[in-house]
Amino acid sequence: MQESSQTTLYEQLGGQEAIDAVVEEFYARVLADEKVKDLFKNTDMEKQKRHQAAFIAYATGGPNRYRGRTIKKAHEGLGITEEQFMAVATHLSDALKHFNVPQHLIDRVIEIFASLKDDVVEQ
Ligand code: HEM
Repeated sequence: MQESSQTTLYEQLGGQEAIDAVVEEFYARVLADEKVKDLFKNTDMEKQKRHQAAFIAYATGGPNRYRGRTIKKAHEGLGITEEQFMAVATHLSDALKHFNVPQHLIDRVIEIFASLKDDVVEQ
């Protein structure tokens, strides 16, 4: 089937259920990574997964159900470094690969992630 330009990235990823599964895998990888896991030590991870899944859905052209803080507010004061940002981007990319998402779609998700870097990185 030909990919229509009308189809959103959200739909091409497989919709909310597929995104929920990717987010689960993504945070398993993040929390296993010594470079970043301590940042989440006071975070309610169930809520975090819900918010991240809603944010990714919205950012990829799906329904706007995200009710969390702005990306800038959510990361303020965490002192996230460029290196930590890159590590987390790699975990997201690997989580998408884990579910056999085609590389051209992974590239588009990572582009969106990278476009928000200035709101996340503080050092
Ligand atoms: C563009 C990239 C990123 C996006 C889109 C993103 C998205 C989000 C979202 C939606 C939340 C929830 C906000 C809320 O519940 O109000 C959040 C919280 C959080 N993010 Fe990110 N994030 C990104 C990068 C990162 C990176 C690179 C790290 C760590 C190295 C990180 C660490 C955290 C932490 C620790 C929280 C929880 C803060 C708390 O418990 O109050 N994020 N992020």
